[in-house]
Amino acid sequence: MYPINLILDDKPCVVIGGGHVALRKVKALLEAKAKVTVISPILVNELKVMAQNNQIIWLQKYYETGDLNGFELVICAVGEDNASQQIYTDAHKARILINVVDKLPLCDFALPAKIRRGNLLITFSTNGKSPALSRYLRCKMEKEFDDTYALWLDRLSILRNEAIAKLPTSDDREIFWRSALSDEVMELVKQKKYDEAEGIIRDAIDSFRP
Ligand SMILES: C[C@@]1(CC(=O)O)c2cc3[nH]c(cc4nc(cc5[nH]c(cc(n2)[C@H]1CCC(=O)O)[C@@](C)(CC(=O)O)[C@@H]5CCC(=O)O)C(CC(=O)O)=C4CCC(=O)O)c(CCC(=O)O)c3CC(=O)O
Ligand SMILES: NC(=O)C1=CN([C@@H]2O[C@H](COP(=O)(O)OP(=O)(O)OC[C@H]3O[C@@H](n4cnc5c(N)ncnc54)[C@H](O)[C@@H]3O)[C@@H](O)[C@H]2O)C=CC1
Repeated sequence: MYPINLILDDKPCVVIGGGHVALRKVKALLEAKAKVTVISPILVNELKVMAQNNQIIWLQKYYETGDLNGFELVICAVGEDNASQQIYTDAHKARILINVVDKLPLCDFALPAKIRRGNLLITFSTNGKSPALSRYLRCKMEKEFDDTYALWLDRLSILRNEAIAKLPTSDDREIFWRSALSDEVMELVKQKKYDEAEGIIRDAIDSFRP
C-alpha cells in the first residue's frame, strides 16, 4: 500500500450500486468535493434524497459497458461477482482508477477510515485485513482530535507563507520549522492560546539568521 491523497475537486467520479456501502463511499467523495454520479436501478433512501437535491446525478439503470466514459475514478459497490469483474475489466481498459468494495484484488486503491477537521485529515487503514479495526481506531481518536489543530493549521498556513517570503532557501525553512514548531509552542496551541503561539513563531521568523 502506498498512501496518496487524491485531489478530486470537481472531478467526475462514478459509484456503481445504490446500497449502504455505496452511500458511505458517495459521502466520502462529496466530502472531497468530487462530482458524483451513481449508476444503480435502486437507491437507498438517503441516496435518493441526495439525487433529489442535485447533490449527485442518478442514472437509474444496471451497469453497461461504456458507462465509465468520461469518469476519472470508479467505485463498484454492486456486491455481485460477474458484474464487478466486468466493471473492473472495463475500468482497466479505460485506465480509470477503480475500487471494488468487496474484492481487494480488484482494487487500485482502498479507502481508509478518516477524521476530517478542516484541512487536517487523519486516516487509518489495515491493508484490508480488518476494516473493523480501522473503524475502531477512528472512533477512538475522534475524541482526541477536536478542532484545536485545524484552527491552528489555518494560522500556520499564513505563517508558512511569511516564512517563505523571508527565509531564502528551502533548507533554511526546513531547519526553521523543525525548531519553531516546538513542544512549547504546541503546548500553547493545546491550551488554545493561538495568539501567543503565533507571536512566538512570527518573532522567530523575524529573527531567523541562516
Ligand atoms: C479493502 C476495503 C476496500 C474499500 O472499501 O476501500 C474494505 C473491504 C471490505 N470491508 C468489509 C467489511 C466491513 N467494512 C467496514 C467498514 C469500513 N470499511 C472501510 C474500508 C475498506 N473496506 C477497505 C480496507 C480498509 C482497511 O484497510 O482497513 C472503511 C475503513 C472506510 C470506508 O468504507 O469509508 C469503513 C470504516 C469507516 C469508518 O467507520 O470510519 C466494516 C465495519 C462497519 O461497517 O462497522 C465492515 C464489517 C466488519 C469487517 O468485516 O471488518 C468487507 C467484508 C464484507 C462482507 O463480509 O461481506 C470487505 C471486503 C473484503 O474484506 O474482502
Ligand atoms: N468495502 C466496504 O466498506 C464494505 C463492503 N461490503 C460489501 O459491499 C457489497 C455491497 O454491499 P451493500 O451496499 O450492503 O449491498 P446491497 O445489495 O444493499 O447494494 C447493492 C446495490 O447494487 C445495485 N446493483 C446490483 N447490480 C447492479 C448492476 N449490475 N449495476 C448497477 N447497480 C447494481 C443494487 O440495486 C443495489 O443498490 C457487498 O458485497 C458487501 O459484502 C460490506 C461492508 C463494507
